[in-house]
Amino acid sequence: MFSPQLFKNQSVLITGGGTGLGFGMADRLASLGATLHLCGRRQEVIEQAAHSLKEKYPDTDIFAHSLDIRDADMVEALVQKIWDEHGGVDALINNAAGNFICPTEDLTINGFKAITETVLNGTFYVTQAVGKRWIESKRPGSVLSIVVTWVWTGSPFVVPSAMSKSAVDTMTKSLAIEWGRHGIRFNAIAPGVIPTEGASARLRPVDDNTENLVKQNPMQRLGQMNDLAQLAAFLLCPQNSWINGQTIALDGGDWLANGAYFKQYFEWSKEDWEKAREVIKAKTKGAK
Ligand SMILES: CCCCCCCCC/C=C/C(=O)SCCNC(=O)CCNC(=O)[C@H](O)C(C)(C)COP(=O)(O)OP(=O)(O)OC[C@H]1O[C@@H](n2cnc3c(N)ncnc32)[C@H](O)[C@@H]1OP(=O)(O)O
Ligand SMILES: NC(=O)C1=CN([C@@H]2O[C@H](COP(=O)(O)OP(=O)(O)OC[C@H]3O[C@@H](n4cnc5c(N)ncnc54)[C@H](OP(=O)(O)O)[C@@H]3O)[C@@H](O)[C@H]2O)C=CC1
Repeated sequence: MFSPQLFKNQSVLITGGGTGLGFGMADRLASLGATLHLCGRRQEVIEQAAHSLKEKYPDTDIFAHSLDIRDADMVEALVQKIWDEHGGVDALINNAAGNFICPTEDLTINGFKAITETVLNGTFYVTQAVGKRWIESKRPGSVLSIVVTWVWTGSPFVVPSAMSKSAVDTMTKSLAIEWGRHGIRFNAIAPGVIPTEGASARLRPVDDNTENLVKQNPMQRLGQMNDLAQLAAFLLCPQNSWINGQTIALDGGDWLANGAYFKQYFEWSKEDWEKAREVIKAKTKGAK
């Protein structure tokens, strides 16, 4: 579908690029010749990801950076370093996120902040740090943000994520208008369920419900990494320079047919929620 050197001379920063969907998009962009900057909090995870892509695509430059996007000073310092040492980037994928299911009445303020400060604040910090350098140097750029279909439906049991992803969707539209005159494009993809370790551990901790999810999907399947990687490459490639301000659902039509996720959790008792919380926290601790 794409010419193999489509992203030659293009450099892309991918937040959360060491795992799951971020890594899937990194793999595809590296296969198309892009230089990549991957970042995430866990140094060894991000380094391992960069190393494995470098082995697969030896002609490609791939750099790993440890970064917590909730820390605005750290974001600024890393983006400056990428500009000073590598000449900056041409595109940004806002992919990093945090999430877990929890009845909203039981959320602590720290739980709320763990998610909103990552998804909303962190996404803004990175976008602004990159965008202002593009504007300053009159360099065109492209930002792709990974949101979720609950920007249209809302979603029970993941309210901090739903609120924050809606904000990212709104940022996409707003900056598409404000920064279009600088040659900077903003688009977003709203995927349905594409199974990853990180999302499954925190959103489907005790029963993955896969059979029902497949059955209810109009296309009778879940998403695959390649579905997302293809669309990301399409939206980012400089030839598509008139696509701006769009959020595209990538879910086989699921949200049109079924609306919000997680309705099965209305059946859960207090004990079910306690068990889920324990399982999620244990899995998160294991990943740290
Ligand atoms: C079916 C269809 C599918 C359909 C699914 C299809 C749609 C999928 C959409 C996907 C969206 C995603 O974003 S999926 C992305 C999933 N990946 C991730 O989340 C990776 C990153 N996540 C993380 O690191 C952690 O989960 C996270 C908690 C967010 C941040 O970690 P931190 O170390 O910063 O935070 P911690 O110190 O551990 O915790 C901070 C506070 O949060 C609370 N907390 C943590 N886990 C909690 C829990 N389970 N329940 C209540 N509260 C919790 C803690 O008790 C703390 O509060 P106090 O006790 O008060 O101090
Ligand atoms: N999988 C799915 O079905 C769907 C996923 N999405 C979205 O796709 C994106 C990727 O999710 P997925 O791949 O499933 O899950 P992952 O858990 O694999 O990805 C989340 C990534 O974000 C990084 N991250 C988390 N917090 C921070 C932080 N504070 N600073 C820097 N990096 C951080 C994590 O690395 P580290 O922990 O090392 O920091 C990790 O690499 C998210 O935006 C999610 O909302 C949307 C719809 C469906």
